[in-house]
Amino acid sequence: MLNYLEGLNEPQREGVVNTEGPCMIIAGAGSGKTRVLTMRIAHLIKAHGVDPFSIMALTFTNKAASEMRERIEKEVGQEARNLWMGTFHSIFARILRFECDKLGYPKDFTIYDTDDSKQLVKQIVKEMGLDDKIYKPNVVFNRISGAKNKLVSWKEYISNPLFKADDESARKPRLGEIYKTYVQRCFKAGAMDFDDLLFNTNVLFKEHPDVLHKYQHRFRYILVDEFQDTNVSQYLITKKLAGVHGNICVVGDDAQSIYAFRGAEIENILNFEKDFPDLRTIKLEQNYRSTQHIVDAANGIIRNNTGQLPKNVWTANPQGESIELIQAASDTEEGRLVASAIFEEKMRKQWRSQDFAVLYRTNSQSRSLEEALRRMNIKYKIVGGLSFYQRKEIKDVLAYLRFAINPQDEQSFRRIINLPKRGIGPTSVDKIIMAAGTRYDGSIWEAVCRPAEYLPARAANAVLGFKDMVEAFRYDATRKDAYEVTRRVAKDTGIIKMLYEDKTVEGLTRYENVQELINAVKEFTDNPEVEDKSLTAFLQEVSLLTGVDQDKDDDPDKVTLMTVHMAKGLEFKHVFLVGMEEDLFPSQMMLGSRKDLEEERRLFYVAVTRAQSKLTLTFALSRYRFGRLTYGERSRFLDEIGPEHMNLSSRKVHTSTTKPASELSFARISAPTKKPTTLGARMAGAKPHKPSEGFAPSDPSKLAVGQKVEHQKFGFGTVEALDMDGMNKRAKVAFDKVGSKTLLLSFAKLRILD
Ligand SMILES: Nc1ncnc2c1ncn2[C@@H]1O[C@H](COP(=O)(O)OP(=O)(O)OP(=O)(O)O)[C@@H](O)[C@H]1O
Ligand SMILES: [Mg+2]
Repeated sequence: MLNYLEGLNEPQREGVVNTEGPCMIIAGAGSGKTRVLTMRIAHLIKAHGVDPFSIMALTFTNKAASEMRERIEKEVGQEARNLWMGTFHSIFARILRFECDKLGYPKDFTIYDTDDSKQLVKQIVKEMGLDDKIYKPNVVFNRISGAKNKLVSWKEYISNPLFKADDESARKPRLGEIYKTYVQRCFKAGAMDFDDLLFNTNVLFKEHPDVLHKYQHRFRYILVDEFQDTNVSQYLITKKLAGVHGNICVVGDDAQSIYAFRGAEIENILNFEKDFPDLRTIKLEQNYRSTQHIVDAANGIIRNNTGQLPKNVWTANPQGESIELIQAASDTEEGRLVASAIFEEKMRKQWRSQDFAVLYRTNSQSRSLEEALRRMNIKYKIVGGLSFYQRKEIKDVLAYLRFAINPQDEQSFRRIINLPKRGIGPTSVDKIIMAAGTRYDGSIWEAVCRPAEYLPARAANAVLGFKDMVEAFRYDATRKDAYEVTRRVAKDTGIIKMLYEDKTVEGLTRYENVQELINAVKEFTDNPEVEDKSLTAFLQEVSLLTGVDQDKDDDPDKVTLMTVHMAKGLEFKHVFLVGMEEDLFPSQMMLGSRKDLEEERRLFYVAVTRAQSKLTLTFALSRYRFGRLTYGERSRFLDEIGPEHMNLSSRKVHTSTTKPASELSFARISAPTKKPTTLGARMAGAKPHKPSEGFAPSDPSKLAVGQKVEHQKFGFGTVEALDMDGMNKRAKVAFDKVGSKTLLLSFAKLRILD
């Protein structure tokens, strides 16, 4: 048998070897859907000699595509590079590059990102003389995007009385016209936005049957992963492409559909059965990813939804550790408990940072986690986003704060002078900087105070308005604490209002982030250990915290932080899911209807099923929200996990001086399966190495890579790597008897052998 088939169970193999005709696999998390899809492609190439150029595989993220490609390359070699594999957007952008002249676009058409698109909408709204408080660019853009994803052209939009009635009741009767102008302007500029990549592919296939025909013949095999999250536009494209050969294989899980808010249609699963009547459906029921505790808990959770397709997911994996529930007093403590737990588990199980992921419902929750991880010197990366203090809206507010303290700071000045817009364009900004240099001895502040001397009246007035505002901040900064000043800055500049009014998903995220910054400052000023509560002290704290730029470090061994949405399809040995509180998860905004609550529950199911070996859920009894300490209630979702699968943890925050935590880690290395109760019992489980006579530990700073060492318990070994940065200095030692271990040098007694 071909060896890649050996690693598959019977239904999986059926999904791999039956390559002809339509096929659908709707199955629970971790049952090997992605694996089947991957092996099916390998099998097509290897066993059937199919040309990779004629296989199209659509994934949800680029990362998923490259992982799949790598896996296939292992089986079939370099040929794998010729597969048409990627996200819907990337694959169809590629096809449009070849064919767009038929739609009247230049070959090298530009792709507008969301910012470009919104900018254009804004401009159109202005040109049409409309109020941009009613026709907010974000809202208008989202409306256009929604229409395109449902394949509604501007012509259909304008002529459909339903849309008109909708827009009129939303006091936006001219949306259709904006849509039309927007499309025409993009076209004139030779540009497509993200939605156009799918919309125009549909137009292309509809209006140019010869082109459709060509691609229908070229792509003999079409495969789609995460099928439950495709929208109408994506579904139609794949359906059409499969029109000739009919070899289409889709895999997904209705219980993991989490993008309804972006137009994903779970109905595609039901339509698929109608559109391809001779469909082969395959059930996968065995979960290979997770322990029994996790699989059972996940089954219990999803059972609370009414609409899911029935599934029977089981696993032959060991029972594993029960799900750990951590209760924290505050969100700060929650962050610290998670960081300590990661630190301890790494030591105890000899796992790497990359084995851990921390998942949260909203982006702004990353702040307390990032701070805690930085304090413990644990490297992390944020997938699908920036670190908290790198986010635009946070940098904007910080720039105001910095400028209030130091009005010579040109970088901050440039960032904020026209934010929010106050009619000071780039030319005026250059003039201010120039005037500072030539007239006022390099003082930007001086130039800001006397704009009438070198700027035309209108611009000068706007600058004076800015000056008055900043002056008030400066005055406050000398007599009030950091919290008072920050709150005032967020409010008086109009930043918070601007973000609050933007009701899109992105706008809401930015609003929450700024609120979270205010929370951070409040926490700082409320902290009894902090003596100096001034803005200067806070800003210093932030720069110390963010000094080391983790984003640029390309070491792959990092803890992953991300939102649950980003985690779809991935797996980690140990998953932490934080913020399990009412109004946070389930999110406050999703409590309005059963339908929303069920989508939220599917999201919870996705989160839980990312864990392979261990799952830790955490919640905080209090957290700062909108600058105020609020008391939270544990999430209703926690009650959906059977008590037999979960236990309350007694973890403590670990600091570098709490010796027992670390001793525990070493004792457990030797007796990983036992749960020792006392230190004595733990030590009994370990078989100590009999140290040489007169064992005297050496000075750890003398250690070097390649050196032979002796450890009191593990015996002889060679130093493989050293990490001497920060407070948790450690050494990786390859021991002759017990293999590789990472040791904390503050506790491990190592003797250098010369
Ligand atoms: N027959 C098998 N034998 C051993 N391991 C398997 C088998 N099938 C799948 N696995 C492993 O189980 C894990 C889950 O598989 P996979 O990611 O393909 O599941 P999935 O159904 O796509 O999950 P999700 O719904 O989360 O996307 C992977 O680590 C995979 O390698
Ligand atoms: Mg998958």
